[in-house]
Amino acid sequence: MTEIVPAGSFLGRLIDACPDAWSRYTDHPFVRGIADGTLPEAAFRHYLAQDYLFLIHFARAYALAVYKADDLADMRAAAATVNGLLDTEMSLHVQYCAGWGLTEAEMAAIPEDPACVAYTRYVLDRGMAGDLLDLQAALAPCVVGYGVIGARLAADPATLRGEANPYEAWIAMYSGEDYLDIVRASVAHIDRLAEKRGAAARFASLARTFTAATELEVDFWQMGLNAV
Ligand SMILES: Cc1ncc(CO)c(N)n1
Repeated sequence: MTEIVPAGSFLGRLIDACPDAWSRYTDHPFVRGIADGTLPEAAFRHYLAQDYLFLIHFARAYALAVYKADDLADMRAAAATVNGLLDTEMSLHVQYCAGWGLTEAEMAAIPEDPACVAYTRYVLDRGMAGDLLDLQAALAPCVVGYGVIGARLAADPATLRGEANPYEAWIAMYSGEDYLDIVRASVAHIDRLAEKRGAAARFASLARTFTAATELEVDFWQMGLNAV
């Protein structure tokens, strides 16, 4: 598969269960527009303002993963992600928005787009109804997909680099070693969890959750394009 998602990993198997949805997500026209810098700014603005709200709910979902964990290692892994989301990833959004004259309080007050509501509440609902592995299957397209996208854009010679690309900071964040380390750790963590929680016997259900969350990622990119 890729260096980030090794062949034979549990995540690789989930991706193999929905190749069409996965490629519509990771190769979406929105992503191509980020890569070559042609994405209209209005599309990116709407996306990023909604992604700020998305990350708030995503942090709640990882807090739920702390609660659903049954050992300290899993608790610490989820708690570290809560902190990473709240302290690191959200600051990219705040910085971009500050460049457009938006304060963090104004960002928090923007109404949530239905695409953001659908995705985040779906993830939370899978986590509430199921166990930690169900929750991780719903979270995985997000964490891992952005790593796959970031690594591909960084490696692709066609990606527009430097200040000529208004989305340079976004690409740098999701292709940076800090983010890719989080993704690799997450892939390894899901492998261990799959083993521990008997994933083989419930693969169809886990694949349904993973596919549904992947489709909601496609809708999230489309939400950005629909704003123009
Ligand atoms: C919608 C979405 N998916 C994934 C990520 C990566 O964390 C993000 N920031 N937003």
